[in-house]
Amino acid sequence: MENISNIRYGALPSNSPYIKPFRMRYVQDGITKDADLLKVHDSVCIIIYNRTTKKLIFVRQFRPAVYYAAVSENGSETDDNVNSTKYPPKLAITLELCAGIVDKDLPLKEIAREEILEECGFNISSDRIEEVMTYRSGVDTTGATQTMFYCEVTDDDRVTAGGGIDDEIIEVIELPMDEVEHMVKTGANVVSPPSFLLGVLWFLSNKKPQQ
Ligand SMILES: Nc1ncnc2c1ncn2[C@@H]1O[C@H](COP(=O)(O)OP(=O)(O)O[C@H]2O[C@H](CO)[C@@H](O)[C@H](O)[C@H]2O)[C@@H](O)[C@H]1O
Repeated sequence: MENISNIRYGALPSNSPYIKPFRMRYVQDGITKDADLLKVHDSVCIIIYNRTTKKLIFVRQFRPAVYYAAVSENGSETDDNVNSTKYPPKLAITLELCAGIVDKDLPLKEIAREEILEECGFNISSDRIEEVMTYRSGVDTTGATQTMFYCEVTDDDRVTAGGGIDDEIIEVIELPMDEVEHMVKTGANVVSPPSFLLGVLWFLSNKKPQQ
């Protein structure tokens, strides 16, 4: 996963299937304003609790956007062929909820079910998946919706090791309660998106098993 090389930056082609940049002009209280926006897919994410191991299940992957941000914090953002000894790719290996974009005409719960299988390797029916909440995953450049789900699995539900489909490289990781609690304490600094933190906090408030 950390074997990253030959980094190059380039302009975004206009036919990207993932991102469409555009400008919205509008008038607010008589003042004309421009907003530079990105059209992106809506998404789902899933908090997964393994009742057999009593651990939460997450995914880890190399995220180019995080790598770019980590490198540019140090002033080398437009350099091609980034020095991966100076900036090790592990800077951008994230810890996330299982998640996926909504790029199919299927019920959101079904898309969540597919992601649980593809990324984490658990084959469960969609009636075991509980809808938690829907929110805007961004409010500045995108206003896309993300719907969060929760499910409980057991080791008996595991049918593959997970890891994603096609050329995805995803590591499945199970973490015990004390470790995840640590990640949402004051002063935490995690390489994770807000959905991870929200999901962990929701779990600890609503589902944390009694010791
Ligand atoms: N911008 C991009 N450029 C190139 N290829 C891209 C791309 N976006 C997606 N892809 C491709 O599409 C595949 C599937 O992506 P997923 O559905 O797993 O969403 P992703 O995990 O990126 O984001 C999910 O997880 C993150 C973090 O948890 C959420 O923020 C997000 O909304 C949710 O969809 C990726 O493996 C990649 O090949």
